[in-house]
Amino acid sequence: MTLLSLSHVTKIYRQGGMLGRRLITAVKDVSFEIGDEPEILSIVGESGSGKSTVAAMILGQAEPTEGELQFAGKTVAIHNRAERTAFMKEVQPVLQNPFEAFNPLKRVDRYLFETASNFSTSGKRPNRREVEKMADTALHHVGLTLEEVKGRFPHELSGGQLQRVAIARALIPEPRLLVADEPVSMVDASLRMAIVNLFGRLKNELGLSIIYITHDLATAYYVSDNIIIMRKGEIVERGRARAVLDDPQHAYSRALKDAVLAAEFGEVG
Ligand SMILES: Nc1ncnc2c1ncn2[C@@H]1O[C@H](COP(=O)(O)OP(=O)(O)OP(=O)(O)O)[C@@H](O)[C@H]1O
Repeated sequence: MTLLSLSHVTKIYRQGGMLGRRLITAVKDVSFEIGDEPEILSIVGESGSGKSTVAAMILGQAEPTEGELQFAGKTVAIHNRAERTAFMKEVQPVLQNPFEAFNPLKRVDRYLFETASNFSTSGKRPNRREVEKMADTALHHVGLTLEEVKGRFPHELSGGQLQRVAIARALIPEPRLLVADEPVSMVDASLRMAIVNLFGRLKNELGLSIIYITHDLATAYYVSDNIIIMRKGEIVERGRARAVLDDPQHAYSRALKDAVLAAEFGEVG
């Protein structure tokens, strides 16, 4: 069965509140699918191309103006708390900037324990020992242990560790899909590969699919199975990641790639 499908999805924002006159088409007639084989799909594009809006709709945080989103064969429609919890058991966000996402005055293990309490896989409210076990299992998947993070505040962990904790948190409900919107934009270049490598491992070991939203073509090339390139709300190119990035067909994709190469080799223009 198809895990996720977007068909002819459009999102129009009205700027200036309910009575605002300016309409912004953030996403225009976007269609794509993720099948039941686990895959990493990268969505790439410059700032304002509509990537975050696509992510928000997949996460059920924004409704399409037109078109339809389906998860596991059902239209995504969230009307109440119970529906939100049920949906988020399957589809989890990876928070973009762990330094902002985590309250500096709150111990990071609390986030894991809260998620574990809210999304117990047994259906019953788990006890303390079970909550700790769920947190520890999720942390193991990202190369950490509860021992290492227990009682620590965010500033007592490195950026890479904090990002791993954010990913571990998303794994606790045992979702089928992770939506990671710019998950490496705040970490050093040296750590980016480690994080995207982790995505590859999670896909293989847990059978998870991951939507990886980025403007970092290098990591997208490295980790993704498929890639979608967006510009001004529309998909301009798509396909197997290596094929698209080795030989981009659309002028915009070529320009994106050239910009990366120029930055990498210190060229001008
Ligand atoms: N809540 C909103 N209200 C009004 N306009 C919005 C809203 N969210 C996004 N937009 C507009 O929609 C367009 C697409 O924005 P979006 O954030 O989806 O792009 P993006 O590719 O994710 O960019 P970035 O990489 O900067 O996050 C932009 O023109 C943006 O200003």
